[in-house]
Amino acid sequence: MGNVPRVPISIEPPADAEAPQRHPKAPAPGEPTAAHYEGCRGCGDVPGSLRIRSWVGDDGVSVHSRFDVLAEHQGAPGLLHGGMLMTAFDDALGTAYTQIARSAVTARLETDFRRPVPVGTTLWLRSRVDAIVDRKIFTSGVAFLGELDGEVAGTARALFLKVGVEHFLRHGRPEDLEALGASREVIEAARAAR
Ligand SMILES: CCCCCCCC/C=C\CCCCCCCC(=O)SCCNC(=O)CCNC(=O)[C@H](O)C(C)(C)COP(=O)(O)OP(=O)(O)OC[C@H]1O[C@@H](n2cnc3c(N)ncnc32)[C@H](O)[C@@H]1OP(=O)(O)O
Repeated sequence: MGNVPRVPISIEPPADAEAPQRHPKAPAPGEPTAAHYEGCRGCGDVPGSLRIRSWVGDDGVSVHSRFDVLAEHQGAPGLLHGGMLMTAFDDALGTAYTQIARSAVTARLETDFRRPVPVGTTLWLRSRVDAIVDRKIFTSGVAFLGELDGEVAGTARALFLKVGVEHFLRHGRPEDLEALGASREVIEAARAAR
């Protein structure tokens, strides 16, 4: 195996993990969620984006999301590409955690593909944070065909790890930080640090 890393550990949250609390500044139930980044391929208004839209669920913690499956999302003829469904889950589960915590990145994402998803389908996803333990945010979600609580097309679990702004300063392109509203000083510092 050489230098290949070991397969990561399970993302099952511990049984005694703390229950997630809604962030006081998060949108109210039924309201659209705040976009996390306008350049995002999942929910941003950019070429190639899946243009996913999300709303806060009735409980104020979960999120439901809409993804209209178009011809440009095909893998097999007439059917949604599996990686596109994973992108949708990554975005929806990431949006769920932003109701509760600040920036975090996907460390692990597991998806089960239960039913084929034909082009022309509207997929509805329900996502939630199951537990937060220190930096770890455990999330899960379900994708339904046609309507919320319709036939299950797929299920997913993801582990997000909280990171600070320095993650994006260190690894991202400084110019992209402008889109996040970072100050000129922060952008120049990021540029100088590269
Ligand atoms: C002015 C700036 C403002 C910024 C504003 C922010 C806006 C954005 C906000 C919100 C977005 C919401 C929407 C998101 C939607 C899309 C999300 C994506 O697509 S994210 C891109 C894809 N993901 C990556 O690129 C990560 C790449 N990976 C990494 O950078 C690192 O691996 C990282 C940060 C995930 C972990 O590295 P470590 O060095 O910090 O932590 P270690 O020590 O490795 O792990 C800590 C613990 O986590 C476990 N762990 C780590 N990875 C694991 C894994 N894959 N599976 C299971 N456990 C894992 C480890 O075993 C360890 O556990 P033990 O503390 O020992 O219990």
